[in-house]
Amino acid sequence: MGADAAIGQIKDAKKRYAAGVLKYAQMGYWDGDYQPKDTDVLALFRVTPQEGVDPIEAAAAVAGESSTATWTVVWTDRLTAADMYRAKAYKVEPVPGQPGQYFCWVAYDLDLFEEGSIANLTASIIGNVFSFKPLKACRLEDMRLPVAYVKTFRGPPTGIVVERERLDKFGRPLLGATTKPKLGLSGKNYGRVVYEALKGGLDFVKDDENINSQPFMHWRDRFLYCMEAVNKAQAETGEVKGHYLNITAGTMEEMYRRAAFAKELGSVVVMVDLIVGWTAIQSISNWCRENDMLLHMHRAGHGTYTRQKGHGISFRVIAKWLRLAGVDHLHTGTAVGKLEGDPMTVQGYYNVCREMTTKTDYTRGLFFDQDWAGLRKVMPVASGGIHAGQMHQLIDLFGEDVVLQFGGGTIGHPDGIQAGATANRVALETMILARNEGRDIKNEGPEILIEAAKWCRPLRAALDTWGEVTFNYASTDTSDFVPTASVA
Ligand SMILES: O=C(COP(=O)(O)O)[C@H](O)[C@H](O)COP(=O)(O)O
Ligand SMILES: [Mg+2]
Repeated sequence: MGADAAIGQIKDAKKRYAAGVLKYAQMGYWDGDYQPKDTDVLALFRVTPQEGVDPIEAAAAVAGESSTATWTVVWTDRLTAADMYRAKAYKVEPVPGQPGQYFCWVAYDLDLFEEGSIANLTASIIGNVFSFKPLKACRLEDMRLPVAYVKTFRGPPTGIVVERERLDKFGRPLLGATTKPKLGLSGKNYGRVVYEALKGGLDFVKDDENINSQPFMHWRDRFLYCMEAVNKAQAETGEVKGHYLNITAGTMEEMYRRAAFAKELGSVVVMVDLIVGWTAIQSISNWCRENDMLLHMHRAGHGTYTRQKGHGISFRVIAKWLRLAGVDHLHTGTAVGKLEGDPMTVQGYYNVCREMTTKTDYTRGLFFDQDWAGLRKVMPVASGGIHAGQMHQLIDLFGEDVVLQFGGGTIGHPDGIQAGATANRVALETMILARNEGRDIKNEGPEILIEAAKWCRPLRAALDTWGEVTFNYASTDTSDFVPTASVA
């Protein structure tokens, strides 16, 4: 790999601690023989060193700047258990097919982190390194959180099992829709959209990421009209219904105020956007736990740093942090819809949300085994440019513990919103029945939908309107890793 394997920590204390500048590897942030401990936090970075920067030195710099190091030797290291506190880069591999990029594995001692704080974890792991000049680019690809650390987080307040019990819905994906247009409706018109969609057969409707409290509809109006719609639809259908009331606001105090009003009105769920920040997410998660409320997480903003393979953070890492922080629903992509999502990579995110132990699976971008230590499971949400004609693909890709959300694909139906919802519900139940009867839904799906459309006019109209709509663009975020003997 063109790396200078001879570089390593200077052991002679006089030389090591003489004032001046050393390479990070010489300061002890590279140890090719290091065997990670079960209690270590592990991180995998994709690093693109500047021309002439040795990949091992680049990896050591990442370990250094994300743990204890600065650019020069400081004697004050000697007042600490520096050998233990230094993170150690312990493996570097070229990224297959991506010249100039290297996968770098780094181990961190557990004592570097405060318990139960994503803010603290992220301040270290992504604090400095992403703007470090000797690196052209850097991406955090994956992390392994040790059980001892996972246990310091409370995780999802509700989880998939309890959510299904509260909603009394089993054996099929849940159905939702994002209200459209996302901005501009008055409270009464907005509530009408919610009612029609729920009455037509959806389980949930949701606020979009950017609806908060604007001049055209203040938040209390939205909450009142939405809950009127939920209550009416529940009474008429005999099913539990919900509307994700977006409580995202400018301050934590205001978020609590909106959450309390949602509870007072009988909502089963509140929603926040990812952009509220880690501490706000953990706080509102605690509130949801105390108040028997589902917490829906809309990952607004993530594409600014998750989408490009060269620089940023993989969404699988964000999903891991969110499971620790404690959300019940998480937008994880659709693979087939309008937004970025390589099918295998997206399935990797679903595994992070739903498994008790996430197994290493390089083709899905999962580089480590991750034991979730009993943390509850997050319900993944597939949302963004999907329609009833893709039902077989969605169920085949994601199974049944998922919310399938059709915004435009409900509200844009030619016969109205109720018809749009009915089309989705019929497509869903037909496909689940076919799957349960042992049919090969992946291949027979289109045929199964056409058969069902013979007795369901709304489904017929949905297929006629959107059946041919696909979003076939190349994914930017695919797995690049082909394991070599040293890793497998
Ligand atoms: O508005 C929508 C979807 O509307 P529609 O169903 O009309 O396309 C959501 O904001 C995205 O699904 C979020 O995407 P992601 O889940 O990828 O964060
Ligand atoms: Mg949106």
